[in-house]
Amino acid sequence: MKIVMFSAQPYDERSFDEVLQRDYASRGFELVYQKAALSAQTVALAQGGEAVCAFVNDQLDAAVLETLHGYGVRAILLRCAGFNHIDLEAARSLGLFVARVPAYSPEAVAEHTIALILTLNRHTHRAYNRVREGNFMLDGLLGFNLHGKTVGLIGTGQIGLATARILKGFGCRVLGHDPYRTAEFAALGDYVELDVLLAESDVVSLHCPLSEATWHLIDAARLARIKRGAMLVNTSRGALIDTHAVIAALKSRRLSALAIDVYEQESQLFFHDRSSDIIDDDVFTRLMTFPNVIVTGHQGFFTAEALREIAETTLRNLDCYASGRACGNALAGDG
Ligand SMILES: NC(=O)c1ccc[n+]([C@@H]2O[C@H](COP(=O)([O-])OP(=O)(O)OC[C@H]3O[C@@H](n4cnc5c(N)ncnc54)[C@H](O)[C@@H]3O)[C@@H](O)[C@H]2O)c1
Repeated sequence: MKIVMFSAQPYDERSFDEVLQRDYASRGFELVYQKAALSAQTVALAQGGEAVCAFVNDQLDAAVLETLHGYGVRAILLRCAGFNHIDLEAARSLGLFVARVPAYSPEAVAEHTIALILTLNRHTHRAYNRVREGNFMLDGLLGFNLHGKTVGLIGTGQIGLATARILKGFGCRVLGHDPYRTAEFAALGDYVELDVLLAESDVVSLHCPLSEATWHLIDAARLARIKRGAMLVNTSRGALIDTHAVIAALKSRRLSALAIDVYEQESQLFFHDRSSDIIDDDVFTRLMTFPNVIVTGHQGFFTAEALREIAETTLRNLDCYASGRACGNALAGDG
């Protein structure tokens, strides 16, 4: 069976080839790697494939799914946790099998979240450049003790919980907001309403999925209720925050700092080398001008452990589909 992988990077090829050869050598799976992201313009690359393997910025709207179905594609393997980028209703009505990797390494994203908080707080990004230029002045690098501060986590699922565990070790007071409450989180922090979390947290970190209900969850109205001088961190999905409103909040000093690993228009930028191009996204370039803003290019997941887990789970999902076994990670078309 031929599987066409879109948005394939060299590290994807390495991790998938390794697991394929180790565990599925006799199964007849042929992986074809395509660097291009999946979109209406690139969908033709899937011709001849029975399955498509897609990542976070691949476009899986109804039109693309219909074209894939027309080519004979019957399975969509998402090699990510989030599934906001696929029209599941369309997939179901076409009878497609869709599966994802629900949790490959919550710790990978949680640890990156903590790295961003610490970097922003202690200005390590600026200190690094200063020292290399022979400037050993500390002015402008003043931070605060994380110990004793309040951190609010919006979403207390796998990544929110892993983040809470680390923050407890720092001696933080942890608040959580989630429509689905768990005893594991309640043992570490206090569940509160969103407005309370925003008003009391020194750091607000987003760990909920993107959906219609959470689109622009952090908008101008919510930013007006956030504690003055709070730090905002988003390692979940770009469209959880209204970037225009966040820029206004940075300019008014309502937010003291911002760290994002995800960005609403990231598909134009992230996972590409744009260093020789003129970037025409004025919102993004405005963000780049703030000394108190850090952007990383969707690398929260990017650890050796997570890459291995992504390859193993994706190929296990494929194997379930190919052998007609029930798949615990299926979102559509199972059985
Ligand atoms: N930066 C990265 O590399 C990276 C990697 C993996 C996942 N992610 C993102 O992280 C998100 C969280 O991942 P996870 O594994 O913890 O998912 P999860 O499903 O385990 O947890 C998500 C939690 O959010 C809660 N939630 C839903 N709506 C909410 C709302 N309106 N307010 C507050 N909470 C709400 C859910 O009840 C759930 O408990 C994913 O949806 C994905 O977008 C980012």
